[in-house]
Amino acid sequence: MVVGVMGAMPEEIDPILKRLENVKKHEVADNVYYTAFYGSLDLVVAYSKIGKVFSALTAATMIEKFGVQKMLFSGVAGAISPALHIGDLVAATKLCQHDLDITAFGHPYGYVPEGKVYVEADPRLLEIAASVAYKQGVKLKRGIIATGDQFVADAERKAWIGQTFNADALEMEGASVAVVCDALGVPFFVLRAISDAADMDAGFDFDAFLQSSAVKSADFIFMILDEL
Ligand SMILES: Nc1ncnc2c(CN3C[C@H](CCSCCOCCO)[C@@H](O)C3)c[nH]c12
Repeated sequence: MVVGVMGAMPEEIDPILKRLENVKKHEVADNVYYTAFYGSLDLVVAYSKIGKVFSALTAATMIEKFGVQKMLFSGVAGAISPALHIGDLVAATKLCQHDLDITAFGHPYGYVPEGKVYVEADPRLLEIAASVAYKQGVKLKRGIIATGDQFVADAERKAWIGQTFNADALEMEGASVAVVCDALGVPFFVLRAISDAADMDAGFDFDAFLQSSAVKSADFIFMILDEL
């Protein structure tokens, strides 16, 4: 089975790549895709670069050019829910785009015609994640993740996103990966470890915790890969 493991930044996939052997590099569509065997799995690993457009391109390339059959996203996120603290893992039950706005025409935030506000993650992959978390004694929360093309470092913006979408965490790539995978019929799972609280300290906390939180997410991704 061909499994895609995506991140947005190098720091999010470095902890993945360093645990793989005989990694091959492929330059496709202005990006670098790494392939390697992991047990019985063929892995395709890449960071997309930041934001919804780059992550959509990488997800589509992984599926269309590399034949990815399941997509796992590993990375960091800003916390919205007060129950989420730096280092905590959160798996997306569904994802939305908080900066998609044609409300001037009476549509809800995050909605465009023929689209949907939320895209649901694969229940089977969520079930595997919950089972792995239980067996390994890892605290794994599940929640709604809101995606937008902005680094949120403002308590008011964060609160608006939380209230408008009932979101628990926010980032810049998950919902676009979800739309691509949903459209192309590929089960997907988005895992994030909290790096900051999307408030006035977010920039400082992000710099301080990006690496350690990215490792936490990557380590759990390997626990899921071991079950696939
Ligand atoms: N509060 C927050 N708001 C939005 N997203 C996040 C995320 C999740 N990822 C991290 C990264 C931030 C890109 S800006 C830093 C770029 O530095 C590059 C070096 O200058 C982007 O890929 C989204 C963590 N905290 C967030």
